[in-house]
Amino acid sequence: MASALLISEVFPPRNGGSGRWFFELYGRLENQNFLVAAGTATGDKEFDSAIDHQIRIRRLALSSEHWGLRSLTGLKFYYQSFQGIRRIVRDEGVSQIHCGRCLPEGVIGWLLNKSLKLPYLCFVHGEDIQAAMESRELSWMIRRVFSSAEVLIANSHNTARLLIAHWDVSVDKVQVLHPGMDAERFVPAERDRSFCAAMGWLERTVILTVGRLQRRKGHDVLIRALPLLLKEFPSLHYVIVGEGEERSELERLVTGLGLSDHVQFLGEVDDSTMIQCYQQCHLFALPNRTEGSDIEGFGMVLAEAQACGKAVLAGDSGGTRETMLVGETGIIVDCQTPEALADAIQHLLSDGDRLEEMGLRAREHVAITLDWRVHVEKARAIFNSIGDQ
Ligand SMILES: Nc1nc2c(ncn2[C@@H]2O[C@H](COP(=O)(O)OP(=O)(O)O[C@H]3O[C@H](CO)[C@@H](O)[C@H](O)[C@@H]3O)[C@@H](O)[C@H]2O)c(=O)[nH]1
Repeated sequence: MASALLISEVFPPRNGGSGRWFFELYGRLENQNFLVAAGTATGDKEFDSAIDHQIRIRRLALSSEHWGLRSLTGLKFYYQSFQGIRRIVRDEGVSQIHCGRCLPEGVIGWLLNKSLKLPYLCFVHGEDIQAAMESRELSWMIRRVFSSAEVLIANSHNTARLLIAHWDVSVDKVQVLHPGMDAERFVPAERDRSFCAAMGWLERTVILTVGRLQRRKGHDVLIRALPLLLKEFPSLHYVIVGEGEERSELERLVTGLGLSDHVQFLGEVDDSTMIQCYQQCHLFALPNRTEGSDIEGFGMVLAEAQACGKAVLAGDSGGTRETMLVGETGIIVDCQTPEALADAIQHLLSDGDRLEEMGLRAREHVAITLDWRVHVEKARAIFNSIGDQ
């Protein structure tokens, strides 16, 4: 019988930081019994049947466009999700609930707590609480979630600071658990000429960004920085892995600036192609900036790139600086303007030796501090502290 139930709309095979985090972490917690109530995704049946560790997955229609309780859609969504998950709880003898986000999963946890007295913890990613600050209704709901949760797991010290400073959460309730990467899969590699030739990267200086195409990730700022860099680095090539709502806007920007030969959209790629991209690029950049209230909670892609032996550049917003040794394995840049970003890239690319040294140090740093295996014991202790696992 399962004793802990994780509720997460985002879960592989759907791409997204929180889903990968849970899949990698829970799959490594041996001798614990986890059931996951996950949102549906294309290819989920094949994915679920191929899983070879102890987590078991039940797929539910967990997505709603309206997370508030006031609309009919919102009410219907919470009612149906609550009923579906309550059935799982009863059938499987669940004794504690793990909520993948504050909304909507945290609210479902809170409802289960009120009706069945089940203890719950909630993961907090940073952008979720920032966005909710703009809505009185969502703020009200999140405050309920926080008040009855036994533990709030923050993905960075920055997220923990926001919880304590803006949401009046007591320090004792917050635990920081960084996401990470698999240092055995994300590894440095020699130059692979055939891969680079196939990608059209031979004789090119490649800057890579991996992540959903969202405003806060700042792809547009890097695209605007390219014309400032091309005089000095005419072979510069910006490669974008990932998909998202900003795709057509970014493509328009590239065409408008006449940069079609210098920007390559790869869309969503499988893990092995993505790892090759990390390995074969010259510099990894996540030029994130605060967009409205949207911040980058942590940035697992920065950990993955460093594991592949790359120096990283990240925007100065949210918890990205916690992924690196600032100045030694990566740099933090104010990415509000293309000029500042171009300046920082120019400095990094002009000193190949330093870039290489930073990459070596980056690999060493994340393998010691951010590998999933490092986080397992802390996660186990947190989970054990709230229930009777
Ligand atoms: N294979 C593949 N993987 C992808 C692709 N695009 C993104 N990913 C994977 O999706 C994950 C993205 O994670 P983050 O960089 O952390 O960003 P996020 O999706 O915005 O995640 C949110 O939650 C994380 C965990 O709390 C936070 O780290 C992050 O800042 C943000 O809040 C990474 O593991 C990355 O490898 C793709 O096209 N292909």
